[in-house]
Amino acid sequence: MTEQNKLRIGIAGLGNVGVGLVKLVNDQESLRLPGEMVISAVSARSKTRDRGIDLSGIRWEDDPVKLAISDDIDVYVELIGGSDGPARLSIEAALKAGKHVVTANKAVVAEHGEELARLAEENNVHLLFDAAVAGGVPIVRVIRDSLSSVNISRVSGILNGTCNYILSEMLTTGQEYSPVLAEAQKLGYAESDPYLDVSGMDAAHKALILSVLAFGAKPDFSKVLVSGVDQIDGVDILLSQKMGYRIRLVAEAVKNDSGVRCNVAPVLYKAEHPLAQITGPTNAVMVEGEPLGSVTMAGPGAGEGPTASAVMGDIARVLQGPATPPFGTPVAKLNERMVRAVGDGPETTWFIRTRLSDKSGALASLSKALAVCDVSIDQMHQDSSAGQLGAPIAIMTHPCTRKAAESAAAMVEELDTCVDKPRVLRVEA
Ligand SMILES: NC(=O)C1=CN([C@@H]2O[C@H](COP(=O)(O)OP(=O)(O)OC[C@H]3O[C@@H](n4cnc5c(N)ncnc54)[C@H](OP(=O)(O)O)[C@@H]3O)[C@@H](O)[C@H]2O)C=CC1
Ligand SMILES: N[C@@H](CCO)C(=O)O
Repeated sequence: MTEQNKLRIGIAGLGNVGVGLVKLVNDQESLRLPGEMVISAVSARSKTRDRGIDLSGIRWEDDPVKLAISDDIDVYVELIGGSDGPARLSIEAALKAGKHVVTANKAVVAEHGEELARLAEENNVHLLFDAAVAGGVPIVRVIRDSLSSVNISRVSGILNGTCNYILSEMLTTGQEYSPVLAEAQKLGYAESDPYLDVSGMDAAHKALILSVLAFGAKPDFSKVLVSGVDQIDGVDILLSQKMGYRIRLVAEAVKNDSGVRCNVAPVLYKAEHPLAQITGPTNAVMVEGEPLGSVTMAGPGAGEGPTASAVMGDIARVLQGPATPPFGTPVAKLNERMVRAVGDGPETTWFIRTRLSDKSGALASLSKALAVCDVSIDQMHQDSSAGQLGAPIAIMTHPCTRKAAESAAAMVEELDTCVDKPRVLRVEA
């Protein structure tokens, strides 16, 4: 703290979130904070880039690791991103030097959270990452603190703003995937490498963090099953809509007798379902457990302002008092085993979508292939505005196992009338 009793912060990373944070610190008098703070030093790659903020009077440091251990800071704020490299090195250095750390970086917390939390506990400093999951929605704090006496059984929801923006914009504007992703990047929702968003990895990082907080799971990212929206195209969105459904990228962490299962996948919901109503970069998280029942929180999951406000809330937490274990459960007690969610799961409805060439008998051979695998058809929708690629066709199955649906899709792919590898998506009951 300075002589004027101000908390001294050092910010590494002046991109979307870092710039938003500088603006909030400059505007702190209008906020309800428990004390005052001052930016002592900043770091980014380019010292000369115009970021639209006034950095005069603030020390510049090229190396984030040096910034992290500087004598003139109490809190190191890491807003660079990435699971390794300067983000990880600087956070480790700060914790070892006895500095509090605030970060929005889910990749580094998901992949190295256990060792970072251990360092924080050993050095009796805060490691806070509320902005890392669901942006402006304070779900980390709620699960860690407010729900610590709830025996949580399941945490699920929409955890990636970019994917939700892509899925809902493609539906409402009819645009294809690439221009909508470019727009999400321009709006500051996407990661600097947007592959992390569209592949489902970013949501998987967040789901893993929630598993540790909610279940005391020993983090193991290799156990998370991940698929993203990069394989979804406009015709999937259109045909599912015509059948009364919306596609959402959903993350889920469930605890049962065998351990904690965590997965991320695109799922179809009835248009009236609450998650189908979540549009744009909004996130929604439902926590279920006893004796609570369930609680759902929704709000802006990405973007400069919401994310910076979550970072600022964590800095304010440092002003409030001494450090507690970063995951709620002390690292030495993170005992719950994570298991890979393999296996068939219960019978459910599946959405199978392909394209068939416009030949007589094509539909008959498709239904025969499904019947051979014991998959019966509940609904079928064909789009006759076929174009040269063949007619898109979508099927809702009666409840069957994943194995049966995937075997049927594999048989359909072998048909000489099939011109597009069938896509198989789970339909939520
Ligand atoms: N954007 C969002 O909506 C959200 C982002 N987050 C997380 O917040 C973090 C920051 O995201 P965001 O602001 O969008 O990212 P940006 O890509 O916009 O900004 C990254 C910043 O890090 C700086 N940087 C990169 N490498 C180095 C380095 N070696 N040394 C010093 N600085 C470096 C860049 O410098 P320069 O500008 O000079 O290139 C840039 O200022 C990430 O972990 C992200 O996952 C979390 C929630 C929401
Ligand atoms: N790229 C992330 C940022 C918020 O974590 C998203 O789109 O959700």
